Amino acid sequence: MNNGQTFTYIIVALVAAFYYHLSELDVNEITSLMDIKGIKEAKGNSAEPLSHTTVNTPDTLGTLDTLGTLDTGSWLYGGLPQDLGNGDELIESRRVLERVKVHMEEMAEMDEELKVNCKNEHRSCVFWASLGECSANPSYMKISCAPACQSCPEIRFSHRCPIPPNLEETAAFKPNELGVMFDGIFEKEELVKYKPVKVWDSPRIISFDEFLTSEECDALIAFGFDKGFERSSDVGKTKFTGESEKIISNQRTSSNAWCNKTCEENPVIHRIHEKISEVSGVPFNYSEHLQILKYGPGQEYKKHHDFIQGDDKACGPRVLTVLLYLNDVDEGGGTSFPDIGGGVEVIPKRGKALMWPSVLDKDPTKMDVRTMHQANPVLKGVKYAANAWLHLYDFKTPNGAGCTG
Ligand SMILES: O=C(O)CCC(=O)C(=O)O
Ligand SMILES: [Fe+2]
Repeated sequence: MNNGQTFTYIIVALVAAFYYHLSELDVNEITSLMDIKGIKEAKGNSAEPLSHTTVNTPDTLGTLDTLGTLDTGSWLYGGLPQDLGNGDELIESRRVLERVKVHMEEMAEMDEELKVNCKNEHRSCVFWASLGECSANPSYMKISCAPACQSCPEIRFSHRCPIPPNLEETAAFKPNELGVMFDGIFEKEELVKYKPVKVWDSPRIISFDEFLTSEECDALIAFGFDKGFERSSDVGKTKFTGESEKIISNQRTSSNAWCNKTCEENPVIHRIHEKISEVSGVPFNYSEHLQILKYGPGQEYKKHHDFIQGDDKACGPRVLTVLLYLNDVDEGGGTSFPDIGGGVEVIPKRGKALMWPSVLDKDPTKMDVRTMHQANPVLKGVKYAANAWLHLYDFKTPNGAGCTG
């Protein structure tokens, strides 16, 4: 079909939908036809991991709920399709739509809260489902395309993500072990090479003045550019599904990129994770993906805390931050802890790492309010850094199942 024919098809379909009151199914069907090109482009993103701040979903500009309400603003999103796909794809999409319709009718009889929260958050959901994405990529699909995957009852966080039994036995730190770990750093001969320096005693803050090699710093910066730096967001409200909303604010004006699975599997990057485990004693699996940061002149992250509550999550709270400085900053860009002493500032230096706890030594499930901190504005030049956030329990396994928020 050429562009002209495609356009004619769409106009006819729209007119038909409006004037002949096509059934919900027909309207959806037209939408899925229109989506095919957009889907193929966005699909790559859908395999991305979900986490508090690593949510990287396909574009959600277009919203279609399967009860038939169509966000007309989404019709032209992505441009008009050039290629409406092959016959098999259409037949399978139609089959999925039949199943979705039945599922949503059943849902309407179930509890109201579930029904309201069960939505296809991307207009390509049905098409992805017809390609088998519900089983290939369940962590995204079963939540964000729940009607298409007929998984509405599974979206409730407590249902999807039960806390494993005996979780406490796997804690990275039992009460008082965090302090033991920090103090032990200065007693270990094998850690002298990282040049540990006590920045503060209580709460404990340590810098490792020679932690990363130049090769490791460069690899992280390069991965940042490779993945693409995007405007940073803060962690917002927790949704019904247990996912966290992303908030763009003036509080945090940097940009960042996530060092996800492909980046993490790179041997140079893997070595960085091994070093972090070596000094902290926290296994690799307990770490979020590294978040690579880029601050231009004037950019900053105002006073905040890295702690994320973890009572209802298999990964538990964030317990430690290891901040990696990847370059020397011309001016500004220090990390300050305004509530400690008269205020403590650490100056970025290429290869240096800074480690501090987000939780209390005596109870590593509770926030240590003293470690509020801020990234001061860069005054001259650019600042590159990376965050490693370590959790009390295994993060990678629940993250793979879309259970870390
Ligand atoms: O860039 C810095 O100095 C600190 C960054 C930070 O605190 C964060 O990203 O949570
Ligand atoms: Fe922070």
